[in-house]
Amino acid sequence: MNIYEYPSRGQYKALLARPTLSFAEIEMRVRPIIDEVAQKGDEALRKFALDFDNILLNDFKVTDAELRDAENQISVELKNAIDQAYENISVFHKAQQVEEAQVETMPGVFCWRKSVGIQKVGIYIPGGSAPLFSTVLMLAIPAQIAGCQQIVLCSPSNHPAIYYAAQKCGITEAYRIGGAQAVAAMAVGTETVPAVYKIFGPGNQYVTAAKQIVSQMGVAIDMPAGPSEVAVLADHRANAAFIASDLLSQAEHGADSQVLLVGTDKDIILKTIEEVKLQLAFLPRKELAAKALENSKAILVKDLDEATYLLNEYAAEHLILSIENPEEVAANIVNAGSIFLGDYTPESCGDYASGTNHTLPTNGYARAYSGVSLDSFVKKITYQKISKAGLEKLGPIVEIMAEAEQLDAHKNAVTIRLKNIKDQA
Ligand SMILES: NC(=O)c1ccc[n+]([C@@H]2O[C@H](COP(=O)([O-])OP(=O)(O)OC[C@H]3O[C@@H](n4cnc5c(N)ncnc54)[C@H](O)[C@@H]3O)[C@@H](O)[C@H]2O)c1
Ligand SMILES: N[C@H](CO)Cc1c[nH]c[nH+]1
Ligand SMILES: [Zn+2]
Repeated sequence: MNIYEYPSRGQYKALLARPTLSFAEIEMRVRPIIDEVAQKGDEALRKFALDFDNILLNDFKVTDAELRDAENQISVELKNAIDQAYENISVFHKAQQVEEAQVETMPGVFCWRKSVGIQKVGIYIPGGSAPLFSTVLMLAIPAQIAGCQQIVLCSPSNHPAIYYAAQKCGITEAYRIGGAQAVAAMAVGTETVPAVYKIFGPGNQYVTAAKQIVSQMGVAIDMPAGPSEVAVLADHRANAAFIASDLLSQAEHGADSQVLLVGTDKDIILKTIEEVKLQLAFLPRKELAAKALENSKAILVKDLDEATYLLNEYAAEHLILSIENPEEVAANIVNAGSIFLGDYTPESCGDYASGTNHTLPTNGYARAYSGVSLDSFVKKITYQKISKAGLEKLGPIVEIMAEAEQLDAHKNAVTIRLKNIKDQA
């Protein structure tokens, strides 16, 4: 992890670049996969499972028995932990349900809006290098609360904890397929996998690019949620061992992850880098984490204001504020997926069980996108009802506007009714 001391603002763009391939490079690899799934359906899914995941699949639909038996294949401790995480995530996402008021914009003109669950959703659960069953909770719980009728799960992993969580969250069907081909299958449908209206979920660069590509083909997506990243802001009093553990927690996701340490004090940066080396040696995924650390940076800045500027430029997926008064800096952060305040709020609590959603925008997309929430799984339909008296008030306004836009049929839809009201009087 290289140290950069007091870089100028002009250097930030290059300094804060992500290590991921460009979209154009990934697209070249992923588009042919999507095209082949669209043309050859299940046959292509079998071929890519063999090519990329080294599994020979006849049937990739997970059976009811596999889903049911999963509970018996995980430890009681893990089952209890998943159950508690389920509760916390449910509580947080249920609190996002809001009943909106019906308003009378003019006398007799009533307007209101209602959230309706998207009927068919697809959730992608990463499973290439680790079986991320926590992602099942993060996606299927809000889908369940939103009232989505069909929840299709795809994952290259058949870890029983994925299936236990799937059962618990009301998944309607699961398929053991991964990568861009799974995204393509849920977008276009195959003989076995149904097409859905919106695809959710994090994944590696192939999965993320596939979601972006299919979003141009008429299916909605949540957001680009690619290789994990974390930025930590530390001051002189921060705990170097804590910060190092946070940096490593995201570095271990994959070689293309990136972690950023921003410090207002050189000593804390040096100590943290030493701690990273110490802790890294004990990690089973040290090779992956070490590669991610090669893409990572430690940046010394003059004060918290400069740190805030830099962090808003970076727009981290996760931002940890390991500083004396984290609320003060948090108030000025406008670009981040999820913020963790204080020394005792490790990012991994948000990954698993505190309640917030871990499916978050990466690669700077936090500038414009939010992470997954209940809102992601609903559409908001607007309604209106106008009384005769209301139309008598509103109608003439619409007539004038329609005439000015030279759209006579629009005007007539009002005029014909106003005449009818007059005739009845
Ligand atoms: N942003 C978020 O919210 C978030 C949350 C969780 C995880 N993640 C990220 O998800 C990712 C999980 O990655 P993963 O790889 O372990 O699992 P994954 O399930 O995303 O991807 C595995 C699939 O990639 C495909 N693949 C592998 N090599 C390929 C190649 N050369 N060409 C085409 N396809 C190929 C395979 O089909 C395989 O099934 C990590 O980068 C992690 O950081 C992000
Ligand atoms: N940190 C990931 C989001 O970038 C989520 C996750 C799942 N399991 C562990 N971590
Ligand atoms: Zn994580």
